[in-house]
Amino acid sequence: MRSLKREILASGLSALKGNGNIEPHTYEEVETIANDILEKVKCRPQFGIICGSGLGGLGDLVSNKEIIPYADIPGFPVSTVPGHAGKLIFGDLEGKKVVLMQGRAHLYEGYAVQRITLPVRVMKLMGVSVLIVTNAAGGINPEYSVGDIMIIKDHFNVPGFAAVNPLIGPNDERFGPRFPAASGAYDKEFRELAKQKAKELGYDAFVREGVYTCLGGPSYETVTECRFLRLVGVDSTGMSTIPEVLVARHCGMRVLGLSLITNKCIVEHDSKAFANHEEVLETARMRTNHLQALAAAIVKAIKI
Ligand SMILES: O=P(O)(O)O[C@@H]1C[C@H](O)[C@@H](CO)O1
Ligand code: HPA
Repeated sequence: MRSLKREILASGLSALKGNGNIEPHTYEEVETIANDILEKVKCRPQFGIICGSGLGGLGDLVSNKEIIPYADIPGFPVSTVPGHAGKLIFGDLEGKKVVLMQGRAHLYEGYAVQRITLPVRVMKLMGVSVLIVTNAAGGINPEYSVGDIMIIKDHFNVPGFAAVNPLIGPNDERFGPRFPAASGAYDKEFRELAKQKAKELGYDAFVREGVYTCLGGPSYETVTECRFLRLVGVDSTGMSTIPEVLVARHCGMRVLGLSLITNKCIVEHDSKAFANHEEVLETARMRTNHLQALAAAIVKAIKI
């Protein structure tokens, strides 16, 4: 066991090992990481929550907190971006046992896609069956306003067009099937529940349902890219989430996704406006209370 831990640490810089083939962490390695974490905390989580840019305030909702920094977990990718604290928080939320990721790692930070999704498999082997993913995103849909919350109903996997998919590489059936379906990834029942809770909270005016995409980042989209995304039916665009959702669905988790529209995408060539991370974090600060209330109401209502 001890040497396995050393190997996980040694492979910590990349999921790509020396022979050029893609070798994600093995089932045994993921199991070792999960068991190692569970030895450190009392909580046995059923819900996983991933917080997007500036949305780590969701962690304030958790009581009886037990906190582990990502840097203390072998193999975990460490977040390097403002608005991503890099802490794993265990505890109680609305009577449910949760593990919350305060921040995530992204492709543009230089991590392999298999590595940024490792935490999802670790969650699965810790007992998590429901994953709530959140992100900050630019509004592509012209009817969206800054501050809207979009319940994700589907995604458009742009990195997948270039064979960037976390499920590439050897498949271990203990995680899931070689060829998983990606349609229906965003649980219909959870989406209905989210809409119902939004209505009860009086959030109808700024809660939407739509299609999310991610590009690789870190540059924001060009005008032509935004126009293209609009044409194919995308409503919001970001730099994360899809790899996590693919891995979660592969291992049988049920998924709810929420995008906070932090900025409007630029669709005019001569526009003087520019997307920027300060605006993203500012909008996240403005909407954090609403997002917290919605997420808490949804967790409370989900029965597992
Ligand atoms: O982690 P998320 O997807 O919420 O972060 C978005 C995408 C980039 O990391 C950043 C750009 O402002 O926010
Ligand atoms: N584009 C990509 N990612 C983002 C954006 C955006 O406009 N806003 C927040 N994350």
